[in-house]
Amino acid sequence: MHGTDRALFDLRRGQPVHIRNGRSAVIALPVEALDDPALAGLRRLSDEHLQLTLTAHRASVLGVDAGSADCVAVDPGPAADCRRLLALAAAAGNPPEDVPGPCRPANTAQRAALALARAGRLLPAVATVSVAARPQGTLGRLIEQSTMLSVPAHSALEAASDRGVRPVRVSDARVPLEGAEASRFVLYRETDGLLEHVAVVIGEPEEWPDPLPVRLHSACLTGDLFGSLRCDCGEQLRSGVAAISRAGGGILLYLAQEGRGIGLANKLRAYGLQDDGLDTVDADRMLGFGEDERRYDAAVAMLEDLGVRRIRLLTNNPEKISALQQGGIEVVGRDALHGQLTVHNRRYLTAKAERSGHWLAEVLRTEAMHG
Ligand SMILES: Nc1nc2c(ncn2[C@@H]2O[C@H](COP(=O)(O)OP(=O)(O)OP(=O)(O)O)[C@@H](O)[C@H]2O)c(=O)[nH]1
Ligand SMILES: [Zn+2]
Repeated sequence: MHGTDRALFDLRRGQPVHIRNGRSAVIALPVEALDDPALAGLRRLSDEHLQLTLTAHRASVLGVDAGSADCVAVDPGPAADCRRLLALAAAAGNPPEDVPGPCRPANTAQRAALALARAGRLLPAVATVSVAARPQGTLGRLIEQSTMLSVPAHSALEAASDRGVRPVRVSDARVPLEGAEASRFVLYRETDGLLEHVAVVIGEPEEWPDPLPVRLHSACLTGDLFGSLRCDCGEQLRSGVAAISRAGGGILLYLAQEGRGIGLANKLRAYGLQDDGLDTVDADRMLGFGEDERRYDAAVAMLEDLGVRRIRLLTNNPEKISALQQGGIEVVGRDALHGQLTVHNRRYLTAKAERSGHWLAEVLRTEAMHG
């Protein structure tokens, strides 16, 4: 697993990684890290055409039939430069210029490369060239000297799908909050070192009500910290803390799931697509993601570590309730948590209600007052 964690960081740094499966292998680079010299360097490593691995979601946006495959490899053509690859990976509107060449289900090494890019919160689009599993010459030397990392595809796939299940308690401190003075922050770090989550423990556990008020709050830098009007997150965060405190204590889990798990870079890309007319769900799809990429294994593990089994959840999102229940947490009730409706977030909240089934009808009935 160690090697694959390092591979993920190398891809994030724009370093190529050798991913092998049996006797075949690919050298992979994320599309968002490509410039033309890097692309030319990648092409020089193989006699075969460079391929672009995309999710089936993205393939369908490009008018490519992915069949039953969840990711595909397409041939962008020998003249494709990095702008064209980026357009194939992320541009909105009609497919850029023309549909890319032959398409087939991605092979195991390409799937592994895509899985690592996703786990690293990169745009899910990877350029690959085929090489030998044990290459000779310069490439062989680079791998031998560990200048280029080589990882088995199956462990990359396993590591990428297994992320987020083992958060470990690292440190904690008293952090009095406005409206919830008796609060402690408990930091958890996932074992691969990539993500950190915080449990905000409010009130005195000996005096906690049963069932315990709990909020799972996914990180939103723009809303939580800067009060962005595009979403309701900042208000939900503050009113969540206040509601838990008023109820006699409980827990807010602040989860490193920026942008519903696609990361801030991709959320900002998605905002650009929303400004071009897409709603929040279609914008994520356009980039190759599903409607919601979040998993709640880390939340379940943190609640277990904190000794919590019976809760009332502060949420409008039915998915959070079922994920916790599936994880063995007893959710005996739900409390709504609404922010203000504004002209800036009306479309976002409407899409959450209509596309993702969030319980927001009540707030959408009010008139937009702000913005
Ligand atoms: N991809 C994407 N993420 C967004 C967008 N707007 C907000 N987010 C993210 O959506 C998440 C919202 O988190 P939460 O408020 O905890 O979750 P929720 O699904 O709305 O559920 P409740 O608030 O519990 O009802 C945060 O991670 C935000 O960063 C958007 O347009 N696109
Ligand atoms: Zn937000």
